[in-house]
Amino acid sequence: MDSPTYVPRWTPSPSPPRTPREGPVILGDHDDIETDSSVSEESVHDLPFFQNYSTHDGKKASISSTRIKNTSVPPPIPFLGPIEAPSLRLDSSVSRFSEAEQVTMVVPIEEEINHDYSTLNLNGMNMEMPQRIEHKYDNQMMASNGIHLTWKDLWVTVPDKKTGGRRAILQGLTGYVEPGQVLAIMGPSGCGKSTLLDTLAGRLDSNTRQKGEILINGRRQALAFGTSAYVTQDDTLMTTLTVREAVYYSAQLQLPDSMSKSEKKERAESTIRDMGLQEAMNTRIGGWSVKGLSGGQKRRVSICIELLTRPKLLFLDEPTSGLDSAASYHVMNRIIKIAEQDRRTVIASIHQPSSEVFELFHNLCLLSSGRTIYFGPTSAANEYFSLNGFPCPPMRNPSDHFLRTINKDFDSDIEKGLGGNKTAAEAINILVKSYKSSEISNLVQRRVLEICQQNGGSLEKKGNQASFITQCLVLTRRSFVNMYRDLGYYWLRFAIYIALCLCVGTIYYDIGSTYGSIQARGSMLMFVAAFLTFMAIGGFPSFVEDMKIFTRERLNGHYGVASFVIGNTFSSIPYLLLISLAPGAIAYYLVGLQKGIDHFVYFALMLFACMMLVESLMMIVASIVPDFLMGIITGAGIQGVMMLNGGFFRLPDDLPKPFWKYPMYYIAFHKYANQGFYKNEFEGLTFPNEQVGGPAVITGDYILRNFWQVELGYSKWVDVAIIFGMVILYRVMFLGIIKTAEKVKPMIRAFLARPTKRSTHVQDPTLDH
Ligand SMILES: Nc1ncnc2c1ncn2[C@@H]1O[C@H](COP(=O)(O)OP(=O)(O)OP(=O)(O)O)[C@@H](O)[C@H]1O
Repeated sequence: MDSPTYVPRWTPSPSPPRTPREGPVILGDHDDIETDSSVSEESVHDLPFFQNYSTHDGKKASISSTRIKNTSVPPPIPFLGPIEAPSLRLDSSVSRFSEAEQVTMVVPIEEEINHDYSTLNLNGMNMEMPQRIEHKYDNQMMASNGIHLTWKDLWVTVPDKKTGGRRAILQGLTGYVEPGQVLAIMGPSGCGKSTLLDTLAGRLDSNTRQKGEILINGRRQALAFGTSAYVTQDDTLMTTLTVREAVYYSAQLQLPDSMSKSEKKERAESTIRDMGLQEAMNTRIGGWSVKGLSGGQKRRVSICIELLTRPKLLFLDEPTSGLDSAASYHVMNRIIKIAEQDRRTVIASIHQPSSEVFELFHNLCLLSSGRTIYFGPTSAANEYFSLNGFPCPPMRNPSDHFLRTINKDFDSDIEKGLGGNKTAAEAINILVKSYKSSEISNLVQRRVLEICQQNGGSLEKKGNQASFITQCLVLTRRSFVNMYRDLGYYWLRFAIYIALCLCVGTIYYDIGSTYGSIQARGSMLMFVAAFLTFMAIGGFPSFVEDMKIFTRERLNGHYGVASFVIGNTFSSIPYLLLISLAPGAIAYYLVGLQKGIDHFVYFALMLFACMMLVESLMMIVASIVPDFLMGIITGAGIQGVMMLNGGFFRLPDDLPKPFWKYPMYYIAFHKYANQGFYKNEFEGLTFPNEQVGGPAVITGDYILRNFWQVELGYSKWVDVAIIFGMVILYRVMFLGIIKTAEKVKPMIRAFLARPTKRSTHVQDPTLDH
């Protein structure tokens, strides 16, 4: 049975003969299609739905038929959803199914020859279908809540320093992606692939402005925080964990409590195997200090983590970068299988797919300088280029050909000649114009409109996650392991604390109780309260790495901010206790501070509280200044100010009012640290008085009141309690800042993107209008 060849109306010239590789023809304008008079106008209008399913007019071996017993209205599009490409494609004769009572499916020679058939009832139509498809359609019907994502006339602009105006990086893009489909975004480097992904995922930078309509199931709905998963270009992973640990911890965080531990383990391991990482299961991911996985392996770990829950909407930014062609094929094949089986919606930007990988995608969005060169079925892109005068040379990978044709970055260096005597800039103009006036562009617009009119379900957050308690426990455990293995987090600091405390201990060795020891004790305690706690800043770079992982996981909805804060707080406690006890004991006992274990316990507890406080302060800094160098400078500056007006370098009564005394003196944690340490040390001691005319001995209380101007109206325990209170306050502030930023950022973006009366699009000057 030969399938008719359609020459779509948008075709500027008759279709040239095609090689078997070039594959199918798009079902073109439905006006060209013969229809039975009994078919309603409405049903004919449904035909453009079929544009994705096309004739495989290469070698045909077996033809399997599917009989429609009740011919009335053509089935809706989900029913004709993607059929495990490339195994089955609907023949173009499907366009006449309503008159012919027969839909023909063309099966390439190498696949799907023998099938069992069974009857399936869909929308009132009984169809005989191969078992495999029946299963797929059952899934489709059950998972009716798939995600249709549409975007219409999408513009994104950024400030242009040269002109002082704004530069468009996406220019009027329109497109869609449907459940069970994988859309590939391709184009030369810098054409706007990541920007398009970020825009669709609601993750644009704050300096960008966006115009146009992005709808999910025909509704305006916000993406992010658990409604979709996004694998970014950078692999932000916990470098100290092995592949197995990283994926398993993530499984414990994301999968519901109702799943048993062994099921979660099995899910994690099978996903690792799916990504071909079984050999590297026990290898640490590694980072700048320790070599671990290769770049391509890290890429696959990132994908693994996001595939664990089989998200309804998955964005992949260059999932195959760093992978060899075989690994790229297997990774993409797996992703496409998941999309098809579970009706997931996947959008992937991709750089240089091999022809095998390229053929896996259902649709292609080809961009150049933020403009659409082509949007439509992958299988028809080759023909589109041929028809516009840029045929793919034999034996060349079509995707290579497309990218070479439209890459104008090297126009001055390379020979002309891909499309006759045209430069890439000229080729781009031809293709952009041709696409705009093509029938395929009309079909895309119509499909977008149809999806929007369907007004499907609203987007739900990933339900069924691990409970809050489980997330806190898992995050505490994961963070504890990370802190243990990351030398920079605490161990390096521990070593330096030991060295510093030995220095303090030897400089102030056996301080005694002379009159001169009053000043020495005060200085030594001030050093502990100020500098030893200041050193807690040393863990900031590691914390910034944690924050990056948190941001990624948070945006993908793995857990909440509160779980992160709790996990980070509890995991750090053992290390901070160790650092305050061991080096603290060295300094305390070498110097010979007040005897009695209770005094030492207070000393270590205050040191511990101050270190926690500095870490909490640095968390706030990290939430505002995510760059670690700027963060360290900011944190050091804040602490420097606090140290200065903490009541040692300038006594409290001498601090200038109002600013330095009120409120700064009371905000600086050094005030409470100093006063707590002083009370702990001086209360109960007496010193010989060397001042002329005074009593023979002076008491600790006298020194506290008159030398150090300490407030004695409350006990030393209140000072330490205030510091613990500040720790809680700072951590709650961190939580509040993150939550507020999450709420306010989209509002600001929406405000900036609001339509104004005089809003005009920024045109690309390179485009020949
Ligand atoms: N927030 C921003 N501010 C300024 N310019 C931006 C911003 N985001 C993107 N751009 C610019 O927009 C253009 C497109 O960037 P984008 O990262 O989307 O390209 P891409 O196609 O993903 O590139 P690659 O394949 O190299 O990753 C680039 O020139 C980039 O510098």
